[in-house]
Amino acid sequence: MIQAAIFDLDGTLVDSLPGIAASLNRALATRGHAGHDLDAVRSFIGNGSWMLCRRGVPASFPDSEADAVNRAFMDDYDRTWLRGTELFPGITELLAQLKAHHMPLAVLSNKPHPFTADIVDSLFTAGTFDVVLGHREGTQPKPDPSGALEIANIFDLPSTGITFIGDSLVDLETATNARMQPILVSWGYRPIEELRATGAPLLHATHEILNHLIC
Ligand SMILES: O=C(O)COP(=O)(O)O
Repeated sequence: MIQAAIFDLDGTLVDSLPGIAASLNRALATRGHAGHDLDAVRSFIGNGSWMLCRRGVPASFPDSEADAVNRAFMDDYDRTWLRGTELFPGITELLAQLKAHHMPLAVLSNKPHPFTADIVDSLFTAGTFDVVLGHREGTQPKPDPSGALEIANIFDLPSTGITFIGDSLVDLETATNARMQPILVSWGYRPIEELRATGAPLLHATHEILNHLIC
């Protein structure tokens, strides 16, 4: 039986691609680099802001250039994310139903923690989530299980009783590494064939998540 749910943020709860792409492209422009279209930026998302920038900077440049672009990205995104970030359809209703069933809920994102917290505070009713964790300096990002296990510890539940819901292989690996029950969603940022090939439960609409969790 599933006793609690952890959600990924980007590509699972929120469609943040337009805001991320706009910020990344402005950050790249400040350093004289060409921008990328939405399809390319979609493929860069999933391993946090530094990797987003590393993937956006031409491979011939050293990591120090990704550092500089990441600083420009963080500064820009802090001021602009709200313009390009919205909930996916059905998310508000899904979370309300899960709350009505007294299910503890959490967010675990590789997005820097301050942005994760700001987005959750702005787009969700206060108290929707019991725990919200983005990527914090000095901690390992997903797929390392430490963040997921920290949430299990706060919930005081065995990780096997928790589902981890996300849109990418990073999320699936996180679930596996933490011994949680994975659910993949098909409306996020990874190609459906890639998700299907994993054999993990793959759901296509929020009402399917509700049916899966509340039997
Ligand atoms: O910022 C990222 O790269 C991904 O964020 P996510 O973990 O919420 O998908």
